[in-house]
Amino acid sequence: MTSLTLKDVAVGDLEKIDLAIAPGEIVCLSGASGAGKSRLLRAVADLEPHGGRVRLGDTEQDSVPGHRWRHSVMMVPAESAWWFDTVGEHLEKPMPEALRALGFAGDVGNWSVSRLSSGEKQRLALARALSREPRALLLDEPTANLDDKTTRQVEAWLQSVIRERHCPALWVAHREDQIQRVAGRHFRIEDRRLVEVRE
Ligand SMILES: Nc1ncnc2c1ncn2[C@@H]1O[C@H](COP(=O)(O)OP(=O)(O)OP(=O)(O)O)[C@@H](O)[C@H]1O
Repeated sequence: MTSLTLKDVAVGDLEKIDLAIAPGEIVCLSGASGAGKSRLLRAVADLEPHGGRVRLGDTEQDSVPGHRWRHSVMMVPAESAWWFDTVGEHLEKPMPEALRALGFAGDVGNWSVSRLSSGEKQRLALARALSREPRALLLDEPTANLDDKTTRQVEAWLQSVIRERHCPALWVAHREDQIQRVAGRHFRIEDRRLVEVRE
């Protein structure tokens, strides 16, 4: 079981970001549009130049090649890219239970990517990420394109997977009701720093 630790991280306008996320813990991140939430996730995923240190357990981010780091510390961006023709080709292994929990029928693996709605893409991008068995998750507004009922379904699935797999998770969220439901802790970006919000 591994924690995800940020020490003195600086990216864009943000500086002196310290955060430790425990195994199986969901930390929600909020802040105004343009505050730097996505850039912080991208820095943790080693997709953007940044200062400071990021560690997964005892492994320093800069001690492993970027692609290997991102296989362990997996970012699911708000808008996902798809490169094969069918959904199934994107999954590293079959995920029948996950796909059912996310509201898909058994034949979704044969679906053409070109037919997917934005909400279907968003849910399938989560299944795709989890099929690679990451050890930490960076979720950028994972339910932004979903209606309320589907949002609840996806939240419940993510919470159970994160708990079962002991993944530390950093989850960008805007809606207060969602943060109340899923967050172990909640931080908001204010004046270029992380401030813990305690309800
Ligand atoms: N590669 C880059 N170089 C310079 N500035 C950038 C780069 N990427 C993003 N920015 C700027 O950094 C700021 C933070 O962007 P970011 O995408 O992290 O915002 P955000 O908090 O996720 O916003 P939103 O809630 O609107 O998605 C924005 O002003 C954006 O224009």
